[in-house]
Amino acid sequence: MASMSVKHAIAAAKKLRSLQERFNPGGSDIYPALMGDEAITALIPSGNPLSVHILMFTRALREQGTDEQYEKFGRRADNNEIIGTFAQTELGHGTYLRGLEARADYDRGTEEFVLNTPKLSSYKWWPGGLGQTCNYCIFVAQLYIDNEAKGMAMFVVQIRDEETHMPLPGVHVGEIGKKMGLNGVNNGFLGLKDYRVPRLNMLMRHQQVLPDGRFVKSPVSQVSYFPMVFVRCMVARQNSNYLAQAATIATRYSVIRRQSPIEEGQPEPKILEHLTQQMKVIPEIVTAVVYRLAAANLQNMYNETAEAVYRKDFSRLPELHALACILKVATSYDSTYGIERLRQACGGHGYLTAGNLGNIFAMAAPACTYEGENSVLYLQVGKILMKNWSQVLAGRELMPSMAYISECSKMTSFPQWTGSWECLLKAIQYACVGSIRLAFQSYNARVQSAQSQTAAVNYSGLELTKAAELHGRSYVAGNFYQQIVNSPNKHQRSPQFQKVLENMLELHLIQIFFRHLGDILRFIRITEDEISALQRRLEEVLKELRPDAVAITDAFDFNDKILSSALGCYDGNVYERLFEAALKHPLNRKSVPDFFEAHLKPFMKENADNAKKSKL
Ligand SMILES: CCCCCCCCCCCCCCCCCC(=O)SCCNC(=O)CCNC(=O)[C@H](O)C(C)(C)COP(=O)(O)OP(=O)(O)OC[C@H]1O[C@@H](n2cnc3c(N)ncnc32)[C@H](O)[C@@H]1OP(=O)(O)O
Ligand SMILES: Cc1cc2nc3c(=O)[nH]c(=O)nc-3n(C[C@H](O)[C@H](O)[C@H](O)COP(=O)(O)OP(=O)(O)OC[C@H]3O[C@@H](n4cnc5c(N)ncnc54)[C@H](O)[C@@H]3O)c2cc1C
Repeated sequence: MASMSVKHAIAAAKKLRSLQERFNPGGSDIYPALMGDEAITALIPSGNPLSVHILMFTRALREQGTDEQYEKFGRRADNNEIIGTFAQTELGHGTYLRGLEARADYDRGTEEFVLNTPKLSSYKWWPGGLGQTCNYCIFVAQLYIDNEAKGMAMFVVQIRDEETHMPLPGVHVGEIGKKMGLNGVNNGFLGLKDYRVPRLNMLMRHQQVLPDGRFVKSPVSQVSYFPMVFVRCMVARQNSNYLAQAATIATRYSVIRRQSPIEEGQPEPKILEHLTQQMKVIPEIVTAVVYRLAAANLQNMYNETAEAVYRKDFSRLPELHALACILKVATSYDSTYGIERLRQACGGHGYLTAGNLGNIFAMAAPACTYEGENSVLYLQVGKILMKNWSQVLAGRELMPSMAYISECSKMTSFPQWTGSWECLLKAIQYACVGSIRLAFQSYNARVQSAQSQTAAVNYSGLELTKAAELHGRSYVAGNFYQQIVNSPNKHQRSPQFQKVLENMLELHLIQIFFRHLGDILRFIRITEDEISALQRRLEEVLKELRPDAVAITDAFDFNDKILSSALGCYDGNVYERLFEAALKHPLNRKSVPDFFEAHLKPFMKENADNAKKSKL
């Protein structure tokens, strides 16, 4: 599996390189963006062993290295002359980066760093492609000068000979083992013992160790976390795509499969005519659209911020960090659970490998963990919300994506309920702000009662994550509302298209409202009649969107090769394709399987003989 993945990944890398040269010669940005394209990931169903090379190794060299370091390592990496990975996580630590145990001690006598993974728990563990594909890596370690810790730093480390691919002396490298999916990625382990690299192998754009051992601190220490911010943005985009793929498969299947007449004596309808089936499938289509738009916005913000960071302007980093965290979490959670709901919506056939929903799930699910475990990122956002609430209390302005928090904080009560889109959006935002206020009160009370800030975060964790989740909902719904209702492009849309978009907005807002009804009712009074009216609107909008479901998923524009699904093929020949896939199974190659003579026949015979004996 690993060798097939490497072969496909190399073919894809070559193709993309040529596209890069054609469309953006000399530039660097289009390449990773193309690599993130759904076509690439879908065509390598066991995962792309070059993902981390492209998404993190090359980027870190470009963004964290000096110009000289880029010339030495980065250009070769961009040309794929060397293949690397990002080796940060250890067997004992992934989340708590300040607890990483790998160390780099500066030896000013030789102007080298001595790299070590002193314990089993400090072995690097998980980096994509590290097991077998890579010959280089970025090794993240605690920097020590004269045995004094200086914080995390990144080192370019050659781990295999460029000619023979043999691990170099002092390097212990291998594959970590079979996983639930992504088995072509060859995630690896790495131990280093007294492994020396020249001083200029430490990436020094933002912090430096001078030849005499003097340490020049980065102006903003979090800039060393920047490679992770990029991948979080990519996860938001990629996981929205996985959800869109699963939604396309389930929608196409739901208009082919027929079950159970709705009226006695009528023919069996397509299963998508059943209201509960509509509720399983159509909201996932809409969620995929909503997240794709949010991820595109995030990508733009990343591009602008990355340019600024390169110029050493770090002012927008906190806002980008907060948004990248919240969208990474929202898209990975909602795609993972959404894909599973869609698989169930395909009944028994959804469980067949030929439907490809299992593999799409296996590709989407680990994003809840990698690049920052989701609860941990929620807590990051929770902490940022606490800081921003302090700003609100001090009457200061907030970052643009949190401006609604200031607005809602000024409201003494929720306005008259109208049920309009504005009202639904405001209700979600208002509940979010109420949750932030309560979380702040708990957090602050703990700090006032002499708990440390970190302990207060831990014990207010449930309220902080709730506030963060609602902030994610508020941001995503607000972004969608703006794009449908206030977009400057609105007037270029046909009335029919605008109506479909408005139906999607209606469904999204009502769905989020019901999902968070408990949270909303804590802060807003709504009558039973008002909630029932929304229930009727939900049923109505599902009915209205039903005829458009296939067209919307067709507009995602996934071809059959990408979907790789007997259930989701464009021509709708589901049963023929399921049969074709079944006939290709190795067990169908022979009419009588080998195990019959070897095991089954003797087993049955032995039972028959025993039965005969017991009758005698
Ligand atoms: C070929 C292509 C195919 C294509 C596919 C397409 C793409 C799809 C995606 C792809 C698949 C890729 C494969 C998977 C790759 C996975 C790679 C990894 O997992 S790699 C491993 C990933 N590993 C992880 O993700 C590890 C997760 N852990 C962490 O990130 C950190 O330990 C921490 C954030 C949890 C704590 O940090 P710590 O410093 O201990 O503590 P504090 O909390 O006290 O924060 C202090 C201050 O820093 C601030 N701040 C924090 N972060 C950032 C930031 N990023 N920026 C800016 N600021 C940040 C924070 O707000 C605070 O500010 P202030 O209050 O002072 O103002
Ligand atoms: C498919 C895959 C690919 C990966 N690729 C790479 C790679 O290329 N390079 C790389 O360096 N790493 C990689 N990783 C590792 C990944 O980044 C880590 O697994 C991730 O950061 C989570 O860390 P952890 O595994 O230590 O989880 P842990 O932190 O041990 O999490 C376990 C549980 O503890 C909880 N927890 C931990 N800390 C806190 C806290 N402060 N507060 C509350 N709860 C907490 C979590 O919420 C979770 O429920 C990959 C992982 C996977 C699954």
